[in-house]
Amino acid sequence: MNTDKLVEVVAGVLYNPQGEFLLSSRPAGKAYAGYWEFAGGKVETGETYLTALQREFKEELGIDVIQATPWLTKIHKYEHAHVHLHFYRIGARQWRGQLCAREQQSWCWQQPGKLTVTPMLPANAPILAALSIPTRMRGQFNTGFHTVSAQEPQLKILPYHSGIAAAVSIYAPANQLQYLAQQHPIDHIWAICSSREQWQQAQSAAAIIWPISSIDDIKLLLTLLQQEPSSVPVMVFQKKTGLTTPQPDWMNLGAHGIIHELE
Ligand SMILES: Nc1nc2c([nH]c(=O)n2[C@H]2C[C@H](O)[C@@H](COP(=O)(O)OP(=O)(O)OP(=O)(O)O)O2)c(=O)[nH]1
Repeated sequence: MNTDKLVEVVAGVLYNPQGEFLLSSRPAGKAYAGYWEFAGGKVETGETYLTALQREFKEELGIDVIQATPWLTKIHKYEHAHVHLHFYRIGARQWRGQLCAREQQSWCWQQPGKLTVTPMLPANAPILAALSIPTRMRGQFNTGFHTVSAQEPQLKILPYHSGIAAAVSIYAPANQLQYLAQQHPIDHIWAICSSREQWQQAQSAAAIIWPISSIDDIKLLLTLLQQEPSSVPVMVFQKKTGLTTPQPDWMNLGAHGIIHELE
């Protein structure tokens, strides 16, 4: 196989009503057989990402995916293939049917941040970490943000200051990322972005925070989500401004979650 050619792959993070997500094991005969992954596979000629996802879930697990939300993308080079992964989230109400393993694979429900199965496909480690980031947070820019709902992973993130404990998740402007990565673990740094350049710089951070205080912020974020889908979760920070423009449905457009500013 020519491993230089980029192969388009879709994978779905399928949820049940308890907020758990599905992992399946790769069947015998495939590369990385026995490793755990999100169900999915290669996009075939003429398919959209959604139709490919629907076909794969039907073939592998016998269920119907009604809708799916674009989430993260990632490029990864394996020995056997160079893949462009497109991860989608499929909410509990966005699929129907009875799960059954149609390819002699195993499957199991997992809770974010509490994996009980191993090994994972190598490209998936940051994707699994991203699932532990809550989708609703709130707080103030100067003091930090925290999870809103008891049903979601509990997380607090604080503005960076020197000497802050390495285990704390912090946020700082994207252009300080390189410097801060020498002081603090990169997988605990969230990057604040408001330009294309910063968006690109932030692709090695744990997450992006995109503050919205003007129509231009909305327009640019819409463009970036469409043209340069992120490989790290994007949190839309809705600032308390006089902005009267209705906000797009960010969660359906590729954002991971929303941060609401408190007075
Ligand atoms: N399905 C899936 N594939 C993933 C994930 N993460 C990841 O790196 N991959 C990689 C592994 C493979 O190299 C590639 C998917 O190709 P595949 O061989 O499983 O695709 P397929 O089901 O269409 O297989 P086939 O018909 O060619 O046998 O993407 C993931 O979470 N799910």
